[in-house]
Amino acid sequence: MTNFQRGPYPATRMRRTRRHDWARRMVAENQLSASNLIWPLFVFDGQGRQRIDSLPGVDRLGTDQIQLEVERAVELGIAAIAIFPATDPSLKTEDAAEAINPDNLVCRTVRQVKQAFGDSIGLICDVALDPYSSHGQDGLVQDGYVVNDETIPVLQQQAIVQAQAGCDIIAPSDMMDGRIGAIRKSLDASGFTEVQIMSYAAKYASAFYGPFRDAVGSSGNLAGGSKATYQQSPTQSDEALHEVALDLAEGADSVMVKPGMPYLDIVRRVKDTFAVPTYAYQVSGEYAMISAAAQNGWLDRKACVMESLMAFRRAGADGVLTYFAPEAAQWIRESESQS
Ligand SMILES: NCc1[nH]cc(CCC(=O)O)c1CC(=O)O
Ligand SMILES: [Mg+2]
Repeated sequence: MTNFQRGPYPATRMRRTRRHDWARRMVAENQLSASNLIWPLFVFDGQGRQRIDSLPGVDRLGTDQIQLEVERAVELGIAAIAIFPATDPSLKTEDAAEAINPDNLVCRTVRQVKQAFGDSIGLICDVALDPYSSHGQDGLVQDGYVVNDETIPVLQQQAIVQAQAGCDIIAPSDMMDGRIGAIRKSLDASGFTEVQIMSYAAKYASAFYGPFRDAVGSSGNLAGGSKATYQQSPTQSDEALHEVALDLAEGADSVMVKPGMPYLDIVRRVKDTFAVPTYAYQVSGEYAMISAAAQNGWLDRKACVMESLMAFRRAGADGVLTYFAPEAAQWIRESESQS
């Protein structure tokens, strides 16, 4: 804002531009469209759907269901989907070897979706070991500590098998130091120069991930263990800028702040400082809060979802990963056809 001042009341009446719906739309500074939405989906090895108690309305999807849901996403104009696996517990090991199996659930799902939908929607895959490790940590564990440098080659290989399957955007969510540069190097060396990296650059050690861990079945494995030695402390703000700067220097195409609503200050600082494509993740706990309150009749689901998504846009996010994506896209469509 400049130091320009409007004349005082009564010459200026701020309410004039708020009087009618058309007038409010005319002055709207921020917009939300389906292109701003990324939909995270959980898959399992089987058919049908599995309910997730802590994420009411979000199901794990079997092979037959993923097809239907992606079709819906494409039809609604959602930009991209992010695929997360609920790995069979028998496949979880100390070294998370299933993460680099070219025929693991994520890779099979990516192949299936790519074959059916081609480039009509973007496919994002997480790079981190937690859906595959018996300890539920994102990296390898040695003497009770999540080790950085030993984890990186596994993450590189995980990125390669996902790119080979047809993933468009590799999204490392593990918060190891140096993994963006290492993954970029491996992708390029394997001929995947066009595969993007969306870095979970400023990811906080948050209690709001609880329902996600139920969804991928890692909460039991983690068993109260903490990710505080690699994810950022909620006390940190400047540090997030340092994290983002490093990931951009290492070759990230876009960056993410996570969680979302409690960290909108970080979204704004990142966007203002770097002016790169910036995403925010409205995480599982945020979904659960709004859903639970709405189920109780305490909040209006649609109004609160749309307000929360606009808040991300206002804070500077180019897009939002949200479990509300298909509902929100549908509501956006309905409001456009009405006006
Ligand atoms: N590294 C895995 C990962 N990728 C996305 C989420 C959380 C997403 C959500 O809560 O919706 C997590 C959980 C975690 O770091 O423990
Ligand atoms: Mg980092």
